[in-house]
Amino acid sequence: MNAPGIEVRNLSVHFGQRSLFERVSFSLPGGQWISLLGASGTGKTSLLRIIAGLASPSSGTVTASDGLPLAGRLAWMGQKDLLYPWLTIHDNVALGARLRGEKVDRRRVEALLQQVGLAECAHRRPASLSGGMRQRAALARTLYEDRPVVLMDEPFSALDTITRTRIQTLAASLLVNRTVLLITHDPLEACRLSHRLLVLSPLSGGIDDSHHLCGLPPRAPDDARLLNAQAQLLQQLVRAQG
Ligand SMILES: Nc1ncnc2c1ncn2[C@@H]1O[C@H](COP(=O)(O)OP(=O)(O)OP(=O)(O)O)[C@@H](O)[C@H]1O
Repeated sequence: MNAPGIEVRNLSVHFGQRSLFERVSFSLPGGQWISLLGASGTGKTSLLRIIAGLASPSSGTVTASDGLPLAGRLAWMGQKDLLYPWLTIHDNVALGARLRGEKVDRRRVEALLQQVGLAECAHRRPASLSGGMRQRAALARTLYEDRPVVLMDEPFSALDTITRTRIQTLAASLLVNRTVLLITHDPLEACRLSHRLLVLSPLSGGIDDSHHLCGLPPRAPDDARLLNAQAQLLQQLVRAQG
């Protein structure tokens, strides 16, 4: 998959008199996983929504590195699984195709459910699944869309530690070579999964990308370098809050 990078240039967002951030610029390399961190209220979701084209900035631009429009090349996965309770898991995975009036590729749905470990659950409704299973179904739905750019807003935050670690590993393998921007409050998750980190902070003039991660993701949970990176990131986040 040829996933484009994303160029964010001089982005400013104001809500009335209040400035959320001013002239923020950064680049997301194509095919890499980037995590976006920062204190609550610094504007991470607002930034993600602007990149997704769901909101407009006060000024500035978001473009794809290949010069083509980003619209139609993005998938979104949020904290809530947003599964339709009256549809089966199979039909939820194919929801995008159904809403667009396209023919559903049933084989592809089945293959994805197999990959996320839900092959046996295809005909069940979301209410009969655990939170971790529902998030895996949401991941399968995101993958069904097969978009080169995936924006994720704290998709794993409500899961218990073990389930979260498993689904992180699964997502890392299934989203390889896509351009992924993940909002997370979890330094360990960010350091495990990312090629690069971005910290949104008014104190650093917008974005701080100074944190360097060794090796390639996904990093093993018991990798000493991962634990060291996590500790450094935690300190950086504390400093960023002032
Ligand atoms: N449409 C809007 N109109 C006015 N204010 C808004 C709007 N959208 C967001 N805000 C405000 O902008 C600020 C940043 O919100 P945002 O959700 O982007 O932050 P965040 O960094 O994602 O926070 P969290 O980590 O808590 O999810 C908040 O104070 C929020 O109330």
